[in-house]
Amino acid sequence: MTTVLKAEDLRKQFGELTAVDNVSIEIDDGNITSIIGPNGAGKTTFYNLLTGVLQPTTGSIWLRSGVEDDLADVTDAEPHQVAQAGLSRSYQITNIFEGLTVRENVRVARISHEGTRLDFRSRATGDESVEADVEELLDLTGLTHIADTPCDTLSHGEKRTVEIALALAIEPNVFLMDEPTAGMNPTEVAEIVSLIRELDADLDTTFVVTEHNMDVVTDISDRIVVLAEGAILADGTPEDVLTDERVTEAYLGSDSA
Ligand SMILES: Nc1ncnc2c1ncn2[C@@H]1O[C@H](COP(=O)(O)OP(=O)(O)OP(=O)(O)O)[C@@H](O)[C@H]1O
Repeated sequence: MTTVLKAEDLRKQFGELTAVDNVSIEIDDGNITSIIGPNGAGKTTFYNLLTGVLQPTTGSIWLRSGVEDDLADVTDAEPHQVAQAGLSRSYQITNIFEGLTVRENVRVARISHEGTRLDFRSRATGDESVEADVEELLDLTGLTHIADTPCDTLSHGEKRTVEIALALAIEPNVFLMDEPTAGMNPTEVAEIVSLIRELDADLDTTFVVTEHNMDVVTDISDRIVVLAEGAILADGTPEDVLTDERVTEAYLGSDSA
């Protein structure tokens, strides 16, 4: 296995509060890793550090853009630079153009990525190649049947799936999924879980998931990392981590589900 994302002694201080407390972690390809923890554990702050939304107080972040690339230091990179370097994130807050159809949204995301590739890698691509990529993304995410539907008429679950397609449009080496099942009904949860499994099997992309629904976490994770009070409390297989008494205590001691 190869390390695709690495944090070294990562720390984020908000005044007196240490939201992320000297976290060191290596994420390997070929695994789905879930990062869980009770409310206020530091998950969102950790994601914001990894994606360049926040700057760490101390520590460093390293990212591998592709199989042939070395780990590169992205500690000081802006969010768009982190995305160009191969780290994509699906937000709980929607970033879809509501007035456009599903296909048009995917096309915009794809063209904007092609634009950055033209700028940064001088690789020319034609319209046909963009259209083929758009259809492939729609197919991969199971959105072809609603490709011509305006996004403002989609269900919540369908919109979350469009967000996944948009995040995949940049061909990420690592995909951070921010609570992929938040606000979904049980049918939508089952559908998104099977989509994540399929994408993991079909793509070289490595998936890292934060998720409050423990059934989903148990279902999809090869590895679970538990954050509590900003630090790593447990790290291992679902069997080991979810039977760890320290993990149960951390959850019981909070108001999280
Ligand atoms: N911008 C900020 N300024 C000050 N404190 C913050 C800021 N962002 C987060 N915090 C604090 O940092 C700690 C970690 O918050 P964070 O949102 O990262 O936790 P979380 O694990 O994502 O929680 P949840 O599961 O409830 O979303 C909390 O005590 C929170 O109040």
